[in-house]
Amino acid sequence: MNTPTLSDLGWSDHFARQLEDGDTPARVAEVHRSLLVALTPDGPVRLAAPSGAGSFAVGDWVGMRDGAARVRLAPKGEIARKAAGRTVARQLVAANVDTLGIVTSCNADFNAARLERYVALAAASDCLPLVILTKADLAEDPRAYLRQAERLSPLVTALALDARDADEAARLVPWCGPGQTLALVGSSGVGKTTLQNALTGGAEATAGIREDDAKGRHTTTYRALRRCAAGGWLIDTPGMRELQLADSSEGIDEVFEDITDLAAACRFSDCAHETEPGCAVRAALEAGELEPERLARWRKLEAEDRHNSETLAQARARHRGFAKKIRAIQRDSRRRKGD
Ligand SMILES: Nc1nc2c(ncn2[C@@H]2O[C@H](COP(=O)(O)OP(=O)(O)OP(=O)(O)O)[C@@H](O)[C@H]2O)c(=O)[nH]1
Ligand SMILES: [Zn+2]
Repeated sequence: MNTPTLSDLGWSDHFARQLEDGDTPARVAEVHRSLLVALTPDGPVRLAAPSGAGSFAVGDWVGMRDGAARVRLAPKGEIARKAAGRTVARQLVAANVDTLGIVTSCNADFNAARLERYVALAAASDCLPLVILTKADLAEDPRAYLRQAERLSPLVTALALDARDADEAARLVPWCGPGQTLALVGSSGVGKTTLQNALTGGAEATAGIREDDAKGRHTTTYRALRRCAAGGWLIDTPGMRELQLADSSEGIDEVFEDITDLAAACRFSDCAHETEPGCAVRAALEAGELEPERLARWRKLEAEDRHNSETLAQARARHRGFAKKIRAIQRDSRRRKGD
């Protein structure tokens, strides 16, 4: 495929406004420990990252100068996850993703609660949520799944298809044409790889560079930001594959707008929608205007999000408390053994 222009790469006024004189724009295709690989209309470049490669994400636009990523241009949106491990840190997964393709299959994998989570994540990340229902060929009535998916939120567009059929996978082309960036999320085995191969023609684009290739061994693929046959871009990174809900309270409000609107009409602003008088949420439940399952899913997501969004300080305090408890138990058991 020919070398992409800036606009093929997704460049827009939003970024042009931020670019300083003397800087040249480049789009980050790979983030390594100490360097970035970025795409430009003149081909791929390796960039030093003086501020640390970890502050950039695949999909970012940077202003480069003298072989370095001098500045990260504020993205149109970014996807972050709660980093695994002891600290509750926010880890960048990708930036400037236009569409989050939420892949699930028309069978046992279909789960309204999980879809809502991903739709909330898309909303919090400023991505369009596109629900892709695979294995339509195996379902008796794929339209029933489509309807269920579309009912989740007015933000959702949904498609049902057989991912193995190239013509059907081509229905995703409107979301991965020139300048567009798509990322796929979903459980293992739902067909993400099958779809990605269909969209990229299986042949991963042009020449990339690996960090351990400093001695001149060049690889020939970008795994992280791949060119689609339709001209757009597909983000595929381990972080994207392990994505979970983090910091999405904003997104949850959007997906559950019906409930947050109701809650705003409750008599008490801190209404827990349990036994309080003048509760608009319970009134809607009783009037059959709100599904109890939907309310339950909202409660669960809210609780989970609160938990995931706890501050670093809170997390540390909790760990300190926990460590103290463990030490006390250990002391206790040693003392008992000593008896
Ligand atoms: N019948 C049918 N099979 C499909 C469809 N999509 C994927 N498959 C099959 O399902 C299996 C898993 O597909 P993958 O594309 O590897 O799934 P994945 O989501 O990439 O899975 P991970 O790599 O584990 O994350 C493969 O055997 C595919 O051929 C579909 O629409 N219909
Ligand atoms: Zn209430």
